[in-house]
Amino acid sequence: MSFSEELRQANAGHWEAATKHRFVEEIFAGTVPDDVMRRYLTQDYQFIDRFVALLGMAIATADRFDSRVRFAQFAAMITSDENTYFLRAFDALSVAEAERHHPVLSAPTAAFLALMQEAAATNDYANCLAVLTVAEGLYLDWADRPDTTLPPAFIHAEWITLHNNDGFRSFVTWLRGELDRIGAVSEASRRESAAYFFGRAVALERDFFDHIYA
Ligand SMILES: Cc1ncc(CN)c(N)n1
Repeated sequence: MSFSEELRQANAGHWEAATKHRFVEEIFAGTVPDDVMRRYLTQDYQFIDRFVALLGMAIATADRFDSRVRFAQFAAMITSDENTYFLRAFDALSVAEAERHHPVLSAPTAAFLALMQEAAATNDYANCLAVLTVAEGLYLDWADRPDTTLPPAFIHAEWITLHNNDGFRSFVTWLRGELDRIGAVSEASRRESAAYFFGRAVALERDFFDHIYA
């Protein structure tokens, strides 16, 4: 079994709970209440900020130029298409300026930011990759429902298509392969460390979905 699949299976409980979460069912149905969507997006905008910084660390620590290029291209997408989605969604949901940029951080958001910072601070590509593979792999897994029609409102539909389009699918496939490649050339302690970051990230993805309904 590949390293990435071994890690996903080791965290299957949280992984399944997140990918089949109430939020996922409601976003496909187009029924996420506006106050829940507002909470989700304002917290997630803070997540995205640190996430882009973690991408930067992956670019810095990768062992190959090809890998740096892949991450740089993905960072360009997040900071353009995904960023403008947030701004348009904030407008549609009438999110005030202060709430867009300085919301009170919830405990799961703060924990996720700390985890990404911790992974980056290890200066180890394997740990950065582990967290990035969870964040994008888990989102592809919930969003990839090829035979489902999209909900009418762009705030729901576009959040789905940002995470199930062909470019995103190919990036996640590459990410999983990259984690497998690095896992295969790493000693046990490095693999264990990556597994630790992977497991914490999966649990936090679940907490993040849970807390927006709390
Ligand atoms: C919490 C979280 N995890 C993952 C993603 C997908 N980029 C996200 N937007 N937010």
